[in-house]
Amino acid sequence: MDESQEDYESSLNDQTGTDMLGIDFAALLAQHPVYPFNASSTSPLGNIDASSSRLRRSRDTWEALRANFRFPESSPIWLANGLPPPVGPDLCFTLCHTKEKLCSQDVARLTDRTSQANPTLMSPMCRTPLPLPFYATIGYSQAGSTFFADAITLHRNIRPACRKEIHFFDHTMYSSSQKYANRKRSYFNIRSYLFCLRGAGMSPLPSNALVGDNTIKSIYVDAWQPVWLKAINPNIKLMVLLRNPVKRSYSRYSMKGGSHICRQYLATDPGVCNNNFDSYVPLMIDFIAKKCPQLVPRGDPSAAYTCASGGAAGREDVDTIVASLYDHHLRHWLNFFSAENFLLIESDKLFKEPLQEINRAINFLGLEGFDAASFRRVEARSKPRTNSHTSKAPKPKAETMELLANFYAPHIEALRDLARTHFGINSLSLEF
Ligand SMILES: Nc1ncnc2c1ncn2[C@@H]1O[C@H](COP(=O)(O)OS(=O)(=O)O)[C@@H](OP(=O)(O)O)[C@H]1O
Repeated sequence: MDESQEDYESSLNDQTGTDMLGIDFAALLAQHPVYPFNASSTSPLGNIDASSSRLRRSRDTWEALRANFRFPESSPIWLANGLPPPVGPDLCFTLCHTKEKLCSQDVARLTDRTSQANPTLMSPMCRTPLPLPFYATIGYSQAGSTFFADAITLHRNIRPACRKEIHFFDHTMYSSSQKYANRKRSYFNIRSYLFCLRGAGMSPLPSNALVGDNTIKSIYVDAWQPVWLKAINPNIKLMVLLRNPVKRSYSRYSMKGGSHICRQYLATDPGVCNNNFDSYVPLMIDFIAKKCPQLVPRGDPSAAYTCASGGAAGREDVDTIVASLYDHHLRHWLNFFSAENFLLIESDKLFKEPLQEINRAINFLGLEGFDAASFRRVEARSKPRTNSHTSKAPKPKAETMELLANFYAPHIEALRDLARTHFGINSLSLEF
């Protein structure tokens, strides 16, 4: 366990009180044209009254949530694997219902954070300012995110968090798997999250240092991610790495060991999957067409969450084929943030022109970029390509890649339209 891990692990022991963070979700949602999600028959919101006594301050907020925002029952957020479903105030679980007792000045500080360039939450217990995320790299896994996170966190004004991906707001914190058992405990309150974000043990955070979160699944794991991030820092700078979806999906599949995905979700007969990408792709495309017909370009953006996460397309597919539907995800996030909050980076450009693209990201954060000499040192210290998942994987057939490319083609076109209209980008290539 490293020093910073110990810090936030031990921080769990001195928590008292059950105050709320005071985030005004009602106001947050009222500002945004949030479409109702496609909730299935019985909504978990039916359980609201059971926990109404705990609502108190957030009653109005909750009513607004109930009126305006319907959760997909299939969201991983409900699939709490052993934890009770997040009903009532627990809906705003990690965010509002921190175990830490916050004094009123803290709440004032937090709610006034829009005016602060580098917002912090002053913790009365640890007596240090805990920084809120200034930026988040929200997507995508298998798009060069390790190299990207390594490179930007080597900038002198950026403090790396305790780990690359914190996964505070996503379903992994609910996972029952051993791997996440400790994290589930560690990250269950916002203070431990902020501790992790702050990184570097107890060493003071320089006043000019920025912190950020590189949980690169955020954009696709569930529809609630932008709500949490918006609540915690409405000015947060969001960076999105976009790789050609065929390459990304193949890389993801190679990383996860696809036969398991195939057997579990597509076929009861393990032989059908034959342990390779070539058999997985046609089965999955067929499966998506049958089970998620609403996953069409320019369709309801919430479909990418409701279809993918709930078993229709299979949980693991969240990370493979459906996760590469960038157009759906971005349109969803644009309901919460304006285009100025985003920086889109093409992975292929990042791989070809790393200095230029990393500096674009650094400048986007308001910092001065690397010069060529210091960037050479960055490259030497970071780990480009070390996490290639495809280099040792069986090569897929050309027709498999073509099938996948055809599946993604209209989505890429929709993404190009979106890049043009919202971001003024006319040259999105996503080359294959
Ligand atoms: N600098 C550079 N140049 C070329 N290619 C690079 C570079 N950095 C990362 N990569 C490729 O990106 C893929 C890994 O992406 P991630 O780091 O996001 O993967 S992970 O989500 O952390 O597992 C992985 O792709 P595949 O090889 O297709 O699996 C890496 O090879």
